[in-house]
Amino acid sequence: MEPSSGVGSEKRPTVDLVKDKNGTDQILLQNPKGASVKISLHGGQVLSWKTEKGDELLFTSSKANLKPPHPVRGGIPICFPQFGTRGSLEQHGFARNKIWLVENNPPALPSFDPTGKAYVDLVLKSSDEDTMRIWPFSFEFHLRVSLALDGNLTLISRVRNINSKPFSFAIAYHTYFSISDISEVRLEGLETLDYLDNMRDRERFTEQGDALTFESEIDRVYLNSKDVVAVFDHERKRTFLIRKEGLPDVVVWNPWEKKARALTDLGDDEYKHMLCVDGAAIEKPITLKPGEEWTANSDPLEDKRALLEFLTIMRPTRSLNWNETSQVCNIWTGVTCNQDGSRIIAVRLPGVGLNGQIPPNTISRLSGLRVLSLRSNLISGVFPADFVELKDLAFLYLQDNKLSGPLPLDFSVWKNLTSVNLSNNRFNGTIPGSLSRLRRIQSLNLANNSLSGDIPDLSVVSSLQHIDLSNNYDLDGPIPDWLRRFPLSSYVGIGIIPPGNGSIFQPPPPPREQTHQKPKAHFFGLSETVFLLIVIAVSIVVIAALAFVLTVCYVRRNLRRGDGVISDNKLQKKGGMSPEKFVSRMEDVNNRLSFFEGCNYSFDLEDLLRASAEVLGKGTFGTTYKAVLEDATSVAVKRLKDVAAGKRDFEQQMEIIGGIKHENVVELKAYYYSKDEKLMVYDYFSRGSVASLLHGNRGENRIPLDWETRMKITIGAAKGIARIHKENNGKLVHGNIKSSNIFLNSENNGCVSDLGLTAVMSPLAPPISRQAGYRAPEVTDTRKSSQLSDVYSFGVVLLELLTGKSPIHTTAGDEIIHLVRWVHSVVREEWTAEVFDIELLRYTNIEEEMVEMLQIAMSCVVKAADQRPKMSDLVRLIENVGNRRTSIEPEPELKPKSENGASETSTPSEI
Ligand SMILES: O=P(O)(O)OC[C@H]1O[C@@H](O)[C@H](O)[C@@H](O)[C@@H]1O
Repeated sequence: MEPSSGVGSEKRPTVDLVKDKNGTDQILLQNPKGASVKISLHGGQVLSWKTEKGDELLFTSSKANLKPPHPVRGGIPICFPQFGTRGSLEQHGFARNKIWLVENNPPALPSFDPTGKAYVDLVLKSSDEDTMRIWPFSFEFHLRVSLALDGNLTLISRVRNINSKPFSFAIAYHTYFSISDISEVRLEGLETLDYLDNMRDRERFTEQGDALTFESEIDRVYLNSKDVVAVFDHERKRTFLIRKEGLPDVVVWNPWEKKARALTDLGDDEYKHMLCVDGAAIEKPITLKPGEEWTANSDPLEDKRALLEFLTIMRPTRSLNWNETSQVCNIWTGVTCNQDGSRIIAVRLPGVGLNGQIPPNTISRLSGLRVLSLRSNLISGVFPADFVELKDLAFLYLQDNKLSGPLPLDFSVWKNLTSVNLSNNRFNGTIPGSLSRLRRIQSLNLANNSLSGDIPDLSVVSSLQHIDLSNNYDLDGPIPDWLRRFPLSSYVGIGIIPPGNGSIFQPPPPPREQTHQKPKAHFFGLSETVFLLIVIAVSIVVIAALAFVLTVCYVRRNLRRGDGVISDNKLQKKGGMSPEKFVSRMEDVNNRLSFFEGCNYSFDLEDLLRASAEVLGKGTFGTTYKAVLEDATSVAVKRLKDVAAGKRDFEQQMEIIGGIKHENVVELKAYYYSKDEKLMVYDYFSRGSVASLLHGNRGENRIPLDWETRMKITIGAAKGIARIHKENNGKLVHGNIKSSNIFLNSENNGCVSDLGLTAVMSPLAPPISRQAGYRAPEVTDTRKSSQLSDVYSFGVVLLELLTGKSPIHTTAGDEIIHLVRWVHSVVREEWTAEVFDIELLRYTNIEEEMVEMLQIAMSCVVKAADQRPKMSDLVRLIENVGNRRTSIEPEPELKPKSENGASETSTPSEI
C-alpha cells in the first residue's frame, strides 16, 4: 500500500500489509520517527501501538487467541453494535470477531488533515448472511486509524444506515492500556459523575472520589464524562490522555485476580499490567434513520429531530437558522449543547413569535435539557404534561405567554429546579403544595395569573430567595408569615396586604390584559373608599415631592451659574451637607441610584425594578443577579446582605470602590442604599467567572481554558489586585478573592470584582465554607483580611487554574482535600506533572512555564504572611513568565513524549 503522505523529501510515513503467524492480514503503520501501530483485519482491531523508542503502549495478553472468530484479549477491540450483554447479541457485539476490509476509496472525511500521518481505512459491511441473521440491518462501518508524526493514535468511526428501517447501536473502544502496576495508577476526569456498576446489576451510583485508584475488580460505565480523561502511571511516569469527543460514556474495567484466573485467554497475573478505559456511547444508544450517518462529534441526532418537529408546528415569526443540514451545537440560534455535543442542554427562544400550543413529544424528548426559556411568545394551551420527562430541568422561563389551565400538580419531578417564571400567563387553579418539596428552588414567579385557593406553606424551602405571587386576585388571605419575609411586592394583589414599601427585583404589577381576570373592588385588599383616600393622600405627597424637586433643580441651576441666592456656606450650615449630598438625599427619598462619573447608563431604579432578573450566584456578601433592562442592556446587580456600615460609611466606601478605573477591575457603576436594600450595579460579563469556566457546566459562552487564556486571566487578575492595593493611600484590601470573583473581559483578560466589601459588612456574618479554601491561615484566626491575605487567596486561585481543582473538594470516602495541602504533598513527592490539570497536558512547550507558575503560586500560599510576595512583585514575576512565551498551539492530538524523566503523554484521540 502507498504511504499516505510524505514529510519533506526525507522519510515518509508508511503503510504496509503484513501477515501474522496465523496468516491473518495486518496493517502496519509507521511514522517517520519510528512510532508504529499494528491493526488486524480480524476485528479491525488495533493490536499494538509503539512509541518511537519501541515501547508498547497497549496491553495484549500472552494467552490471547488470535484466530478468528475469537475476540482478541488486548489492544483496542471495537464493541459494536452492542456493549456487554445489553441486548440479544453475543457479548460486546460481533464487530470484533469479523474480518474487516481495507477500503481504498472511503467516503471523504471533511475534517481530516493527512499531513504527516500514516493511516488506513477499513470497512465492515453487513452484507454476509451470518451477520444479517443475528442483526437484520444493513450498515457500513468505516474506520480510519491514523498515526500522527508526534506518535498520537486516532480512531475515527462512521456508521451509516443503508437500510430501509432505523436501527440503534452502542459502541465502545475497549482499550487495554499497558501499565506498570494496577495498584500504582490513577484515573482522572470521572470525578462527580454517575456510573452504572456492572458488578451490581448496572445500578446507578455517583463517583465521590477525586480520582480513581484500584484495589479490586472494577467494571463500570461512567456517564456523560468530559472530553478528556487521563490515566497516570506513577511508576512509569507516563500519562495517557484519552480524548473522546462525541462519546459521552467511559468504561473502566479490570478483572482483578479472581476473574483473571477464570479467563482462559488472560494470564493469572496479567490483570496487574492492564487497565481498560474506553470512550463509548452505551447508556443512550445511537439511533440512525435510513440514510443517516453517525460519527463521533456529530450532532445529537435525536434532540435535533425533536426540535425540528417543534419548530415546524410552532412557526415562529422570527426566522431561525435551524435546518436539518446545519450543525445544532455550533450553529443553531438559542441552542446550547453539553461539552461533548451529545445532548442539547439549553433552549432559549425569547420573543421569537412562537405561536400556538407546544406540541407533545417534542421538547420533552430533550431529556438532557436544563434550561428552557420560551418567554415573551404567543404560546397558548395548557402547561405541557410531558415536561415531566425533563428530569434535569433547572431553569424554566415561560412568562409572558398565553398559557392557561392548572399548574402541574407534582413539581417534585423536577428535583433540580432552581428558577421558575410562569408569570403573566392565564394559569388558574391552586398553587401546588408539591413546590414545598423542591430543595434547590431559588426563584419562583407566578405573578399575574388567575391562581386561587390557599397559599401552600413554602416556609420549609430554605433555598428560596425570591418569590412573586402578586396579582393573583383569587388567592386566599391572610398572607402567611413566611411570605411576609419577602418584600411586599411579592404578594400585592392577594389576600390582605399590610402597609410597607416595595423592594427591588419585584416587578411592579403590570397593567393587566383584558383577558386576565379583572381586579375586583378590593384594590390591594382594601375597600374602595379607603383606596380612594390613599390615592388622594399619595397624590398630595407626589405633588409636594414634585415641587421639592423643582425647587432643588432651580437651586442647583442657580448654584452652577454662580448667581444663586443661597451660597454653599449657607446651605451647608442649614442642612449640614453639600448641595450635591443634599440632592443625593432627596434622590434617596425617590429611590434613585447613585451613578458614578462617566457612567453612560441611563436607567433608574424603576427600570431596574422592571428588569427581568436571573440569579447568577450567591456569594459571601449577597446574591448577584443578571438584570436585563427593557432596552436589552444587561447589568449585574449585587444585593448585599448583612451590611453593618451606616449610610455615610457605606457611601464613603462605595466612592473608594467606584473611583477605581482599571481595565482589570470590574467597575462599579452605581449603588443604592436604603434601610432595607443595599445594591451595587456592575457591568455584566457574559463570559462568566473563572470558577464557572473551570468547574461549572460549560455552556454556550464557554471559552476553553487553554494555557494562553489561563495566563491572561492570571496576569489580568494580578494587575487588578495590585491596582486595588494602591487605592486609599495603599491601604485598600480586596478581602474576597476567589475564582468566582474573577471574570473574563472581551479580550479574555482576568478582571477582579467584589472588592472592598469586608469594610462594610458585619464582622459577624457567618463564614461561608466556599470561602474557606481561599482564606489565609491568619484570617481564620483573626477574621481580619489584609493585602497579604489577598496574596494568599490569589495564590489559591492560581493553583486552581493550574490544577483544575476546587480549593476544597472531597475524595472517595468523603475525605476533604484542601488544594493547598494537596499540592504541597504531591510536589514534595517530586512528581510535579501529576499536579497539573489534565486539560493542560495537551499543549506542548508549556511544562516549564507551568512549573514556574506553580512556584509562584506556592510562594503566595506560604503560611507566614510576611514571607509572601507583594502583589506588585507578583505582576512582574508573572509577566516575566508570560513574556518568555513563544506561541503555544494546542495540539490537535496528543503525543507520547520521551521518557527522560518527563511525563509521557499520549492519547488515542477520538477514543
Ligand atoms: O471478556 P470480554 O468479552 O472481552 O469482556 C471483558 C469485560 O469487558 C467489560 O467491559 C465488561 O463490562 C465485562 O463484563 C467483561 O468481562
